[in-house]
Amino acid sequence: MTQLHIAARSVELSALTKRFGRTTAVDGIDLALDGGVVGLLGPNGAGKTTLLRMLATVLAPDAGSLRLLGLDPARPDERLELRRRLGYLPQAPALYGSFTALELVDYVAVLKEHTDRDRRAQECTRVLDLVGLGDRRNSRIRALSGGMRQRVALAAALLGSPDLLVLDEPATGLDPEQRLELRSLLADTATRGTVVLSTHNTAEVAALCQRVVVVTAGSVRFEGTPAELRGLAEGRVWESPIADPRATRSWMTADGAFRNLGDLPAGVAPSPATLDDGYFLAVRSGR
Ligand SMILES: Nc1ncnc2c1ncn2[C@@H]1O[C@H](COP(=O)(O)OP(=O)(O)OP(=O)(O)O)[C@@H](O)[C@H]1O
Repeated sequence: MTQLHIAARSVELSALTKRFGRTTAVDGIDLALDGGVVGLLGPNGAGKTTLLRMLATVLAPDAGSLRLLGLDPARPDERLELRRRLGYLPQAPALYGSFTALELVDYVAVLKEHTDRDRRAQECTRVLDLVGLGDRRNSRIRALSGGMRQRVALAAALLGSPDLLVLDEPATGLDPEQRLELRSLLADTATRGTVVLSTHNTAEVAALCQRVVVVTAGSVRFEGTPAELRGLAEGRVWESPIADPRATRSWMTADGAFRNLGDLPAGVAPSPATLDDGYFLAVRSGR
């Protein structure tokens, strides 16, 4: 008889919940992700960082369960293995200013138990080269620009080619060229594992993500491909010289015309929808 192997998903969340006092930051999220780059979109305070911190095992849920790479982070033995196979870039990484870029990355490598000294040195050099900081490896963190510091933290997250890479607004502070580099770096990582990132930039999602999850008030409002998110707004967008009062939302565009979102009025021709339009609709559906 053929043995049926069902591979563990990279991320499996069931009724995942996290509260801070009276605030429910993550409110019973069910989600299964496996492979590729997944973009997490949502307004300020939606719960993205809280969710990512739980995926990175730095925060434990109050209720519900999560399995990451088939492992249970609540179990100390499984958590250790998981942390070796996980990379995390926090939202505002606190870096020791007096360390050099190399010392900082090496320190994280030690914490991740890369015990072989020579291999650790090679790995640190590799990840610093990957983020384009090979020539600044001996610069002190405090002497680096904001974007370079972000790249040092990214290098630390890439140590050991993680199977699950969790990135909180990774493009913050990067210039356009560095953003392009980041995209190819993450696309490459996603060929071997799963990348989950938060962003406020729908263009980033369109360029990089195979899947997108829209979160508001701690709940998932949409999960699907970027094309499906855009599709939500297809036939629900139109332009006009002044804001149309029939729209649920209107805003002025760069050319001075108004873009309207809502039920298309009779006799009005729809405009092609964008990912932003789909995002606005997904966010509003939760209100
Ligand atoms: N450590 C904490 N203590 C108390 N409240 C918190 C804490 N962390 C988050 N919160 C609250 O939980 C909610 C979700 O916050 P979170 O940082 O996860 O949102 P976010 O989607 O990442 O926001 P942003 O886009 O602004 O980064 C917010 O209401 C926030 O104030």
